[in-house]
Amino acid sequence: MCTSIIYTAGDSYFGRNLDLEISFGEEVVVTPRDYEFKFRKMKSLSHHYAITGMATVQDGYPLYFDGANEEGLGMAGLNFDGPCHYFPEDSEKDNVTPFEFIPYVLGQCKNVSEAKEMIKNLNLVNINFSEKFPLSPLHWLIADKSGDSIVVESTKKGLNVYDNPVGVLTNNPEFPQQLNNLSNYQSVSPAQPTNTIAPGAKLELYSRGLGTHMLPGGMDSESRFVKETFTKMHAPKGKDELENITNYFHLLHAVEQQKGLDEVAPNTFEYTIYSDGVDLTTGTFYYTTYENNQINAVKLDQSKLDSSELLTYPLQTKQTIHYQA
Ligand SMILES: C[C@H](CCC(=O)NCC(=O)O)[C@H]1CC[C@H]2[C@@H]3[C@H](O)C[C@@H]4C[C@H](O)CC[C@]4(C)[C@H]3CC[C@]12C
Repeated sequence: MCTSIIYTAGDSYFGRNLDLEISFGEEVVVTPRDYEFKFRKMKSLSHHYAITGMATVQDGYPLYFDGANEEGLGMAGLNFDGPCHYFPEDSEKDNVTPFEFIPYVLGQCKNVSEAKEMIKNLNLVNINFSEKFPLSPLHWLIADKSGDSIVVESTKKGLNVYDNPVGVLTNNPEFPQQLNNLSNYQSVSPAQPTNTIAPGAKLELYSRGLGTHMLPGGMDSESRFVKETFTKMHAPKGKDELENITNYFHLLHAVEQQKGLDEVAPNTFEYTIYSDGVDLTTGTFYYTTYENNQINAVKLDQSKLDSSELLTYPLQTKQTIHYQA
């Protein structure tokens, strides 16, 4: 499972947790402006916005899991197995395969409203990258530096685009149902509750944090959606980048999956392989991994963006302990 968020505190920070039991050899990949993006059914893009994100490079092509462009538009693909449906080619539409969707949008759009416009005539066509990398069923969170976000889901009904008032996405069910489910948790609060269950009876506030007593804590996608929405909506805004990015990782780690808790096959466990976040104003890309919870960063280097060669940065997965004696 996965969780993706947009958190605005001065700048906006966008990224996700990738929860899975296997790694695809992902690394931080910067696609500079003149790398030629070839598409299966659309015209190539020989010049486009530069993109930074987490990807696995296969046959020289960056298969992005999530990322952001130099204009401050971010996009993440999350598992959506079940409702997800991709379509055959449609000659009336712009046919983009799901593995091309991130480069197609981030290469050409500056913000959410441009992305919405571009998606209007889009068909997510069911063409695999290769035999080894067939399509995976995904839905996407797209967000920009103003803090706006939308969710894109391709189901049997067609391509659905939803405004996202909470800036959070996890997995199933379909987004309108996830939002609807929040109604059940409207009373969850950072404040201590007042007694409305038995007015007149003396009920002790035996603990701090009783306003969060009903907050779900499961690994499942509905629980994570509720918990992350509550956590993010009440997050403080820091005074500088260091404080904000520290807060940001606390938000994602609040729904981190620890090893051993989510068994997906006998003795095989899904866990949070990495968490990442881009500052959508500066383009700095931050990440932590399960093994290394120190925050690592790749700064956007303007002097390297007018090129056609991918830049790759292997993940730093070794924990560094700061010994004081
Ligand atoms: C499965 C994960 C999503 C994490 C998740 O929700 N997992 C578990 C679950 O809920 O079942 C998705 C997110 C991005 C996806 C990858 C990216 O879309 C890039 C690439 C696209 C190819 O079509 C398939 C392989 C490949 C490399 C995808 C494999 C599946 C990934 C890694």
